Amino acid sequence: MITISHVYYAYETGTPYLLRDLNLTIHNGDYISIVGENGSGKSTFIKLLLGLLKPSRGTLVNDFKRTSYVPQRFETLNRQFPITVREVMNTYRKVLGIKDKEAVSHYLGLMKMDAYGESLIGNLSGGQCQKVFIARALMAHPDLLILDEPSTGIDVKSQAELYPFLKQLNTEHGITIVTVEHNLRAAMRNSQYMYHVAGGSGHLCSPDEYIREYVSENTGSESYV
Ligand SMILES: Nc1ncnc2c1ncn2[C@@H]1O[C@H](COP(=O)(O)OP(=O)(O)OP(=O)(O)O)[C@@H](O)[C@H]1O
Repeated sequence: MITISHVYYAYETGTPYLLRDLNLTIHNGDYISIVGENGSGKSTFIKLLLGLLKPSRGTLVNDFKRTSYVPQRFETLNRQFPITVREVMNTYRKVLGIKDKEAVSHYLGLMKMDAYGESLIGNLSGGQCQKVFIARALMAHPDLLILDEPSTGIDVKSQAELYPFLKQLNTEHGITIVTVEHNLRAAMRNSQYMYHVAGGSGHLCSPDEYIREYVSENTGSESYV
């Protein structure tokens, strides 16, 4: 469970808060999509969840045992660095203290990326790279998986595989999922809740409520969902 109570955040002291008075409980087994306009603070919010940023005010308590993070594509990747997919996975396996070398093939296989083990990571397409990041995150056996826009750069066919897979991780393996999501159709299908970040505030609602209250109101239509 993560308990967020009256959390405020500003990148620089003395500047206006980017996020104000956030209150949210993330329960074990939840699937929550964080939605909102560009620049509203969604990535900042997940960095707070991850403990990469500390609230300026308020408290955030994360009781999950193992939190894995799939960053936005290329955010953490030096594409010039000559390292293969298998080496990336193996390095992380060692960091995690997993002795079984087969774990690398297993998790690459899960994401249908086993054929790319010897490819240089910098030569992969965006979507392929994203799948490697997800395989890497799953190797940690997370009870909480946090993703930042997982479908960025992933083609429609791969998205059609990715989202049911994420849903399966949630429903069958009990992994709690929190994801920043611009793909509203996927968010509608997969999530129990949407967390709408707007004007510095956060509002938890059902996917239906989100479409009714925000999307239809702003676009006059649901046609693009
Ligand atoms: N390290 C930083 N220092 C100062 N300001 C930052 C920093 N990172 C982000 N910001 C600012 O905080 C605001 C929110 O950024 P954030 O990346 O959290 O938004 P977002 O909702 O995830 O956007 P998008 O949908 O475009 O990814 C933006 O105005 C951004 O410029």
